[in-house]
Amino acid sequence: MGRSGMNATAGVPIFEVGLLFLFFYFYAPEIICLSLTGVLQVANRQMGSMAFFTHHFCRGLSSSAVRSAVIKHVTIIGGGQMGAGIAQVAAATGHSVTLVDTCEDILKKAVKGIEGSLKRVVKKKYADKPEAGEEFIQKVLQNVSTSTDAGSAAQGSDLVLEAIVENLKIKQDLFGHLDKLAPAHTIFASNTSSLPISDIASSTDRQDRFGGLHFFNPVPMMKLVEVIGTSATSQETFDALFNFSKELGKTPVSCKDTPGFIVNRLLVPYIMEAIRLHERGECFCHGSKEDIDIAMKLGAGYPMGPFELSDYVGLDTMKFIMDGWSAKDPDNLLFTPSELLNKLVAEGKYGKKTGEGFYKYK
Ligand SMILES: CCCCCCC[C@H](O)CC(=O)SCCNC(=O)CCNC(=O)[C@H](O)C(C)(C)COP(=O)([O-])OP(=O)([O-])OC[C@H]1O[C@@H](n2cnc3c(N)ncnc32)[C@H](O)[C@@H]1OP(=O)([O-])[O-]
Ligand SMILES: NC(=O)c1ccc[n+]([C@@H]2O[C@H](COP(=O)([O-])OP(=O)(O)OC[C@H]3O[C@@H](n4cnc5c(N)ncnc54)[C@H](O)[C@@H]3O)[C@@H](O)[C@H]2O)c1
Repeated sequence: MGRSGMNATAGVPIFEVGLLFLFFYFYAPEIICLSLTGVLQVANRQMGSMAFFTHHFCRGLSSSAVRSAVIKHVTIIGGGQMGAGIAQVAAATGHSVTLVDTCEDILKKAVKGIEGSLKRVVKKKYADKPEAGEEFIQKVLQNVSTSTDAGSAAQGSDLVLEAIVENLKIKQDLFGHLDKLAPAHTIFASNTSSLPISDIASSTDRQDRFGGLHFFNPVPMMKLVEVIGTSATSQETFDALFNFSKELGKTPVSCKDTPGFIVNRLLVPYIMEAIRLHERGECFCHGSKEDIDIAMKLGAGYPMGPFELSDYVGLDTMKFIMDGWSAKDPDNLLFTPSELLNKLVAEGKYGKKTGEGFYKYK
């Protein structure tokens, strides 16, 4: 048989195959891991719960498995304004996306919102070619599927990105659960506005494959993504998230895992000071929110004033941010809670999404 070690019955060159395996194991382990994960995922669907096996089998290869991770299949959890927006831009740039939320009604609304937003994009981008525009919309929508089962969606994903409610415990519970189900190579990321990424990641055993991807609202229009690495995030994971942001047509900036990263570190105190200014009635014409909005738009060149922007972001999200930060740093005057903000939220006035916040939208 000689050196090639050909198996006489099966006709398989065992020695060459062995060499090939060793080569990929040492130089391109991700190929082995992804192939095995793919095979096991097919088995998963056929045989029920193989996820546990997939997860633990590939774990040994995991630390190097994301060396040059390619993100193609994305699960986005939370189909609200941010999740739907991220799903839209990921699908529009050729990624296959599964959008997950708690019930079908929310998912239907999210897909309708994506379609509406795509129509606005197409109106500009394909102004002279409406048929090509319609074709583009259909193509993008075909890249989006929906699910109420985060666990099974995660099993086929290269990236799981959450955009659910701004609550540490709920985010930790979600990722702790998904960590047991997702393949080893899957990167986890959070779109949190204000929570430490390392705190969210601590509920998993994949802190090296965990980072932050902070998008801005409205996602289809806003060009920035803050990419956050913790002290445990591997360089490979960070690079994969950074490249993914570029693939989405965004401009990524690199951030440390510090409160508010870059933008919200500056934006939160600004918005809260505007609200306090209004509460104190210090401005010239009765300190009206309308005046403050006009002043900041015309005087500082902002596209929206602080009250318009608050209503756009969602007052519930703002309150989650403020409560979290003031609990952590109660003596910091920048994080003093606002009675007005708390009152509006208690009344269910969350801004544009509920029809009323600082302003009325009905
Ligand atoms: C206390 C805590 C506070 C901090 C909270 C932090 C939150 C978070 O973590 C960080 C953030 O996101 S911070 C927030 C960061 N975000 C900001 O700071 C946002 C600041 N605001 C802006 O940049 C602009 O006002 C907008 C771009 C929103 C709208 O543009 P505009 O010129 O004022 O007015 P327009 O007439 O409406 O739209 C014009 C055209 O734009 C297009 N288009 C718009 N929306 C679209 C969509 N969803 N889809 C597709 N396309 C969309 C469309 O072509 C439309 O034309 P159409 O004929 O109407 O279809
Ligand atoms: N609103 C903004 O401007 C903005 C900008 C950047 C980042 N963020 C962050 O993005 C996240 C989402 O914000 P949003 O404004 O899209 O909120 P949203 O209220 O519009 O949407 C949140 C969605 O998550 C769903 N959800 C909640 N818990 C869930 C769970 N366990 N599993 C599946 N789905 C769940 C809700 O049903 C809802 O549809 C927050 O962490 C927020 O801080 C918000």
